[in-house]
Amino acid sequence: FSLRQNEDQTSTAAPALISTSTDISKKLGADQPSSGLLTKCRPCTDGIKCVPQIQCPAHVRMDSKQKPQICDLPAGKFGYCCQTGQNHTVTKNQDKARVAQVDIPSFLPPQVLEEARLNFQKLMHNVAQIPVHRGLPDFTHGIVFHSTTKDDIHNFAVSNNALEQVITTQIFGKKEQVPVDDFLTNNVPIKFDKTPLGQQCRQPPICRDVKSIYRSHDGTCNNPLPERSFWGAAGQPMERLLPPAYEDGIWNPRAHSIDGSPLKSARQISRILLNDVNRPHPKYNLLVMQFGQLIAHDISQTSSVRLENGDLVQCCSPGGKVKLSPQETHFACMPIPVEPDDEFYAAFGVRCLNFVRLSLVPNPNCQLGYGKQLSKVTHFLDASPVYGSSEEAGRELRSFRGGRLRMLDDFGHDLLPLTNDKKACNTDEPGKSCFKAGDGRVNQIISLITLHIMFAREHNRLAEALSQVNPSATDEWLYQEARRIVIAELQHITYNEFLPALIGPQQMKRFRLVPLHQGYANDYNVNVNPAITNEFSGAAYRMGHSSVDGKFHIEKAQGQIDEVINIPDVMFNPSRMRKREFYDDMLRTLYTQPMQQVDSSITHGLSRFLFRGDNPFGLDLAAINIQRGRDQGLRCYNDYLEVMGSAKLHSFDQFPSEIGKKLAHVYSRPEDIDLWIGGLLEQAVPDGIVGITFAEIIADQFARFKQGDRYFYEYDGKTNPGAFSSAQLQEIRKTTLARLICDNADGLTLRTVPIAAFVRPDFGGNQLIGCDNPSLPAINLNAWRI
Ligand code: HEM
Ligand SMILES: [Ca+2]
Repeated sequence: FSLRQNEDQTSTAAPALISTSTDISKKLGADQPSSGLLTKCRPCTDGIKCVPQIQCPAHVRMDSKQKPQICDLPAGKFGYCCQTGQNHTVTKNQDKARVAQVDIPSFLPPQVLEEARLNFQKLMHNVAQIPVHRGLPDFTHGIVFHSTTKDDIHNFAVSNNALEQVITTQIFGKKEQVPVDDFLTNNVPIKFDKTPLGQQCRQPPICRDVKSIYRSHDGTCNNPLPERSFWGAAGQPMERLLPPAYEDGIWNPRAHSIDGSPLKSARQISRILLNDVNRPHPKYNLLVMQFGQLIAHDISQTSSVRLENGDLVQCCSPGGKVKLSPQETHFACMPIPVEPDDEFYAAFGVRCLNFVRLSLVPNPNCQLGYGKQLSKVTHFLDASPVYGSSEEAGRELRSFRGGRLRMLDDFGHDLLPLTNDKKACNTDEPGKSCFKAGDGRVNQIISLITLHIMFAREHNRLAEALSQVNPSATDEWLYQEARRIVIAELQHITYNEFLPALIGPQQMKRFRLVPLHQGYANDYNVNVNPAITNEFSGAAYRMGHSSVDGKFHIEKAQGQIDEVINIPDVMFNPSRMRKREFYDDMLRTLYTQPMQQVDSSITHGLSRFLFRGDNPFGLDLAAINIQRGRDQGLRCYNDYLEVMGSAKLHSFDQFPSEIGKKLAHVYSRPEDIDLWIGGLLEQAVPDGIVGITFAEIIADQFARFKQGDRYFYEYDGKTNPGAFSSAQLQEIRKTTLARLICDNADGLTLRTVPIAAFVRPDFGGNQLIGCDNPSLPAINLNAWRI
């Protein structure tokens, strides 16, 4: 399904969301409004960059006369000469702010603090302590997806502090009648710092060595300015493109249509709109899906609110029969109702799906404001699934010999080490061994484990080769250099092969994401916060869930299917990996089997049977995604069309009729459509996989990772204290995913690869070639000789 075609090929807009380039130029006063052809705009003044509109999000809150000057971007598009930067709040419109705050006290009255404290205590204690039981899909979801065991105690304290701050802010807002908009735009300049609630406000770490050659494991000290040394580090808040859609401006999720009626249940939207249809992608294979998930885990992991004893929160009665009574319900509960006529869950008597809200972190500047979600892993694209997101996690993975990572030698082939964490696979079954990696979600699906193994093997292969070039090198040097190269390889594959496939060549150019062929890039910007945006992790990048196929067709010989695996059977069940040929077989399957198109279809493996284990039914990931978007305060789809410069939707008739009808059934108004849903319904951008809205949100995110990461592999010594020499960088640029697959295969059933590894080998001109083919050059490590 796709939105109706738009004839204007030059527009950045989604089809049918008409906003032509010339329209914009007329509206905003380009130099020479013209005859309908593209107009040439004035260049931005010195020091100001021309950026796509989504990278200048404050413009949506400006009056039209205040909007920034438009300018030309590569690929024939317009952008803005942006002065507000990535800050989504407007600073220009000060008059409004002053009027709004006329009567607000400039400090936090002690009685508000006291009332909030009592309220919070009550909320924490007066809830039913009904933990989620082991063995249930919910348990796996809560434990593995939203926690990393080690630092839970610390996170718990921080999260409680942030929740109490939010509750205090809510009480203050109500008492003082602060306009919702003032919270949304961070316009309440009152601080917690001199109150007991200020304890957890962030103290910047002392970065002993901002010139460190190697990036830290936890992401601290990347930005050289002391007050920004936390930017992008593990545990830090996510950013936003637009202010949150909280109904009270603080933390209450969007629950109503713009016409005031309640929004429909996320499960109802999922089951009516998103069916399970087999639509193989004509060009791309499942490696896109799998590599995509690996980097999702590199850059984002949220955490959910817990009971006081650290257990998971349950919002439904046993078996999901009903939602708990208000007296028993934890304040972080947002259970998903299931209708009695649900074609799947009704058979099991399920009327309630558990859903617990994400935990929060205090505002970094200690100011009263809306709830801020965090990522537990380093936001940077830094191979944290391989090396962990803390120094301690990193050490646990090392062998401290020859720079190598610990591996399990499984009869001569290297697998990841086994974990002794009983919760890692949600089972006590003896012999069901699960793996340990830098990311706790590694066992989630067996194809993900395959890529984890591939990168860990690559690290050890490089460490070994580096020691051949430098026989006297220490373990530390070998480890750090191999890590630096693996991170560079991961970044190069992402920007050179993966992103162009995902978001299309035009977005690559407009957002300046194309890697150079030679020389150093010069895009570092000390003002860019590399943090993940809520829009990216809560919606746009979850496009990957639509690309998952419910089955793996494992082929032994070409065209000969050996085994068909249903994906719920290989979630948290990696035992097949111990079979001698499985690693090779799985990799071959990933590059041979098509990915599913990103559209309104989601496999039942995810929307009915997620983490089923031994249970007859599982969770619905699609419903979780919709609910998560509301939990994270994502605004409706229309608002993101606006921030891109596209026209908003005003009628369900703008969709193909069948989809339009379904939408009208689950939404009162087009203005209510959730971002994840709206994005999935768009037609893919030219030569890309996702529609324009997701493409822009993803492009913006990867621009942040490039401009906001001092250690990005393409930067020279002026920016990056650990820069590669130009000879080394030229070697890194030879990296391809195909080469990586070949170099780390067992060579049992895999001896060939498609040269463009993300493209199906049956797609014209991309047939399989031998791993020894000279068109797959290897990195020459002589450039690392010291
Ligand atoms: C077998 C495949 C997959 C399964 C079973 C799976 C499952 C999940 C689950 C359970 C969550 C947490 C949902 C929540 O509570 O909000 C999640 C989050 C997420 N997934 Fe997937 N996923 C899969 C593949 C993918 C792929 C292919 C991508 C992207 C290309 C992706 C991107 C994400 C992102 C960005 C998040 C949010 C992470 C966070 O910030 O916590 N996933 N996924
Ligand atoms: Ca990371």
